[in-house]
Amino acid sequence: MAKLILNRLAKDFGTGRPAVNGFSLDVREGGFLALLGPSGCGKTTVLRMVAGFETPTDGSIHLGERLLADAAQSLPPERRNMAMVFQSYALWPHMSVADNVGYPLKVRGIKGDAYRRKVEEALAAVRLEAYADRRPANLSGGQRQRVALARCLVTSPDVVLLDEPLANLDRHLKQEMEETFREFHQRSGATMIYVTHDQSEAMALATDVAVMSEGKLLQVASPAEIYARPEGRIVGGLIGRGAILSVNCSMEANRQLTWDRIAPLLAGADGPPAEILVRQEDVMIGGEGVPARVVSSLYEGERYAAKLALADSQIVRAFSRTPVSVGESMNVVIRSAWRL
Ligand SMILES: Nc1ncnc2c1ncn2[C@@H]1O[C@H](COP(=O)(O)OP(=O)(O)OP(=O)(O)O)[C@@H](O)[C@H]1O
Repeated sequence: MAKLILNRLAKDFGTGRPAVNGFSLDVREGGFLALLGPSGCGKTTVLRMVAGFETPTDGSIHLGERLLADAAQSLPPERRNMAMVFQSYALWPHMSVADNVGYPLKVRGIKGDAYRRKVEEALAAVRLEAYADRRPANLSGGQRQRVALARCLVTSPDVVLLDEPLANLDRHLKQEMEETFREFHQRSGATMIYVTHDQSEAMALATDVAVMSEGKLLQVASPAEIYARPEGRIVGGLIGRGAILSVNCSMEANRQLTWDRIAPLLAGADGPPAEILVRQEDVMIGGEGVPARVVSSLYEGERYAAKLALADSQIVRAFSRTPVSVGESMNVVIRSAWRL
């Protein structure tokens, strides 16, 4: 196995604006990369170029030393030793679960004992041994997704590409499948690229999160790093449930601000215009803070999630253990913020 290197990758469908542009990224061997971004930003196009379903109009894709594609040449998908799992699962309805899983082996001419052993192993990896003879129609959504994963595992791919594989599942099943994906990643040792627009899914699963917008890569970092130190408004707005406040703030080196720095900003300090990201968990209700008014309050079971308007009408979010009601006035302290 080897590192997957995307170098200044571009794809222009001739629509006036390139779908992907100057996209450079190294995906470390055995890593689990989540590719996150708003709808239409080019995530699927990147994945399809890696898989070999699209040819780049510029740049290159290497797996280790091996050139997979550039503008002049492109290795066909079946010669890349990759597997792609789609949102739709794409299972054959007329085949049993075992036959679906074994299909990629048949295509490669693997038969007999080797075939049976690999299918059994792949089914065991997703805990579906007991369902080998069923048809996909007689399975739940989560089980179908596991068949698609087993089919992907059966050929021992170097790289597994997943395009919003959990988008059709309910919240409970999503959590269960996230666990299955983690196990799958550990067991297979494959490098995985996981496209999603759901930041909490990306944070829960990935070893690295790459955020893209309008065809470009904005930032790539570990989930903890990108949460703590997002670069710019788009990444800050996408990761975590924060609020972005416009203030005037001097551009000092330290971008992590504490209340003693934040309070003067809210009072209208001098300085160039800036934006600060305020996380929900850093907004404390009560104390010697600034006045705020509750504009919405949602009971989440273990706590209330409130939206609060500051004196200048800018909105922050906060959690409260005790009930808060719309229209209520209170003081808030923002104990920490990040200058974007
Ligand atoms: N075959 C195509 N021909 C022309 N334009 C295309 C083609 N495929 C994608 N695009 C355009 O390229 C841009 C990126 O599309 P892409 O599907 O990669 O986005 P995405 O980030 O995966 O979106 P989503 O989250 O909605 O699936 C979009 O503007 C889309 O309309």
